[in-house]
Amino acid sequence: MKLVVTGGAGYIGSVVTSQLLDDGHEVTVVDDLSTGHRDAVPDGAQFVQARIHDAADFLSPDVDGVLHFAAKSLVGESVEKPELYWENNVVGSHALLEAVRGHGIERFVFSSTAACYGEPDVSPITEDVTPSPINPYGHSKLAVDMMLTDYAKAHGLGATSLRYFNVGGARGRFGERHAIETHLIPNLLKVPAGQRDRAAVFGTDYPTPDGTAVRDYLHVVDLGRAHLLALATSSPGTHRIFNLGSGTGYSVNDVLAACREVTGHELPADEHPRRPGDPATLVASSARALEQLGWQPELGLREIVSDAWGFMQESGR
Ligand SMILES: NC(=O)c1ccc[n+]([C@@H]2O[C@H](COP(=O)([O-])OP(=O)(O)OC[C@H]3O[C@@H](n4cnc5c(N)ncnc54)[C@H](O)[C@@H]3O)[C@@H](O)[C@H]2O)c1
Ligand SMILES: O=c1ccn([C@@H]2O[C@H](COP(=O)(O)OP(=O)(O)O[C@H]3O[C@H](CO)[C@@H](O)[C@H](O)[C@H]3O)[C@@H](O)[C@H]2O)c(=O)[nH]1
Repeated sequence: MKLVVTGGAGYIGSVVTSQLLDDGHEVTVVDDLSTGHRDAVPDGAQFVQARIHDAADFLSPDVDGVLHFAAKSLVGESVEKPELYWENNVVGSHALLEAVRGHGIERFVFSSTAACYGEPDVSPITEDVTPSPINPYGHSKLAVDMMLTDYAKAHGLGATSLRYFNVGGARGRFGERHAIETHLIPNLLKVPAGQRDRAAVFGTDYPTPDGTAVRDYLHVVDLGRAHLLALATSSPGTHRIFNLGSGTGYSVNDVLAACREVTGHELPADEHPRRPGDPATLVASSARALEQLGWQPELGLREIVSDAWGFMQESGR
């Protein structure tokens, strides 16, 4: 297929672009490089530096599908500057969708998020749990999900929202390189990499088995496979929503232990208060993805940490 990947110079978009190219697709990456890197765009992909807001300029009727990763995705920043999240994630996605509609492009895969669910009191979380985001980032992603439902119904778009839980790991030279890094695994690995002295554990008084927050970690390569399946099975006039996770929760202390084991570093860590807005536990049920896409993760926490560590060592970042 001839595909456009927005945000393909970022972490997840660059990995998925490399998988799409390996699968024989023709890919154009569109990215404004606001948080991405030109050298992260895989060889073999065309590159257009543009904002999604200008989609009318870069989309054409011969495009078979759009994979939409481009977004601002820092929860704390979204609380301080909600206007940025509505303008970039919602207004930008609307412009993109209008160009998709105008050209009659049939397939659309969107990076949604577990943040749409807020702090649900059920675990694991199925897609039937009522979304209730607790920050502007989650609001902006849920708004686009709702837009997709409406466009699919009214205009025949074949849309899929993939609600990722916690993504980690790398695929060879494609990995996580955020200038502002908030994610647990790369931050822990900065200690053995010599970029910081001690790790930070945010919150030790959660109602979880060891008091630290529990999350569902998913390898970016498994996540990428779900995108290829979503694209292949897309159906006009339908908006599907899938939670993507492993169904297994790991605490911050579990992840710390895995990082110590993989790197052989003692990895000293300090206990800090909870990070504002962090739920205690977020674990996905991906039963729907298994049933409808035939998807399930193949790689576990150990591979996630060791591939992230391999990427950090090789790239020197
Ligand atoms: N990393 C995670 O754990 C996680 C979890 C759930 C959902 N997501 C979603 O997955 C997607 C990718 O996340 P990531 O971690 O790779 O982030 P990233 O910041 O590495 O990548 C996002 C890319 O989009 C580009 N971009 C942003 N706004 C743009 C615009 N208006 N026009 C063109 N390009 C623009 C950036 O330059 C960047 O290259 C995001 O939509 C994010 O919300 C990520
Ligand atoms: O140095 C650190 C960094 C994080 N944490 C904690 O580790 C857990 C996981 O944090 P992080 O890796 O930042 O992921 P989340 O806050 O769970 O958010 C990610 O996962 C969500 C889905 O679960 C997505 O919606 C978000 O986009 C994505 O950033 C949280 O309890 C954090 O407080 C630490 O203890 N120390």
